[in-house]
Amino acid sequence: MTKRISLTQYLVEQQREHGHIPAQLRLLIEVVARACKRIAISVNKGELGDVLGSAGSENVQGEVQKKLDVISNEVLIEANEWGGHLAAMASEEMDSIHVVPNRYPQGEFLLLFDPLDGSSNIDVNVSIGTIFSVLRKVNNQRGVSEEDFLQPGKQQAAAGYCIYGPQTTLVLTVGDGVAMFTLDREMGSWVLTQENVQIPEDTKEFAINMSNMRHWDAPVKRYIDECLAGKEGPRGKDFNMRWVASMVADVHRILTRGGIFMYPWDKRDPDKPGKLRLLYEANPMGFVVEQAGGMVSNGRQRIMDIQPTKLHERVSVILGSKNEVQRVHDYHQDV
Ligand SMILES: O=P(O)(O)OC[C@H]1O[C@](O)(COP(=O)(O)O)[C@@H](O)[C@@H]1O
Ligand SMILES: [Mg+2]
Ligand SMILES: [Mg+2]
Repeated sequence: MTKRISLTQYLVEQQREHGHIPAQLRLLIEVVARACKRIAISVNKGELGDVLGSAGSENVQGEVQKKLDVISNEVLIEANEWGGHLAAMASEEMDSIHVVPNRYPQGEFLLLFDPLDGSSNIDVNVSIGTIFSVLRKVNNQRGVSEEDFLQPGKQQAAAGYCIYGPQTTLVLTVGDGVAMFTLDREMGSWVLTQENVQIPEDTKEFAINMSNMRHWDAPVKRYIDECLAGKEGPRGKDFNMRWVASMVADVHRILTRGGIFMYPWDKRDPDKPGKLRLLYEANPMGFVVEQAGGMVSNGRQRIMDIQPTKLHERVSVILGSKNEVQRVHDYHQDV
């Protein structure tokens, strides 16, 4: 029988070999993974668990919250606030940060999350997920404020996501490559199923919401036009298109077989840098994709280098197979 490596064993061995996972970070990752298991149970229950449909409220970004957005947010907060590993949390679904209550010890890490990604897919039984990012609280003074969260993505200590699909898979980086763990539902444990995940450098598959085409900027239009021209066009090859509309699922496909994902700035709302959130979506996915040998850009710069100026900041996102992302990035420099 092949030996099964659990998430706990993986983290302990990483610590032993590389020494870069302090005990608080290990606990934090295990607690997030446990919370994801609870969310997975709710997702699986669907209608039977009364978790589908709208919660009848709006989040700080003016988006209608689904019941599962709210449930997942609560699960992550409850699971993480008492362990002594965190100072505070920030979420796409909360107006401001959630500081660990005084009755619990304060830890040295900050946790950020998109509790439920792909909200439009919840009710239609399509893959959705949870995205998380971990920062160190760099300011050693007592207390914690929103400023502590405004760190560029390259400072993340860990990041990852859990995808609730036909399988429930946890994808994790602690800055030393990317590992995937599949949930064994009968045993209730995370089992290491892939290590050193690598995104192929080239691809013939792109992911973008084509309904926004008329609003795109010239470099994005040029890139997609060239893909659509296929064998007869300047690229000399046919491309395929996939768009799940859950970032976790689109990124997971890219980690598995390559591809390029774009949610670029567009002219619908020119003052908005993009749709996706820098701290809860782009940075954690950026860390994972870069650790798997891919590239992540906003068209102008590496996303992980951006200095955030506010908690719910948005950003234009181009990520995936290195050579394709580099091409789109270069097209932006030509204009
Ligand atoms: O519906 P659109 O415009 O195609 O947007 C889809 C994108 O929006 C998102 O659903 C945004 O995330 P949330 O569901 O967490 O708000 C991404 O997962 C996805 O890539
Ligand atoms: Mg999201
Ligand atoms: Mg969300």
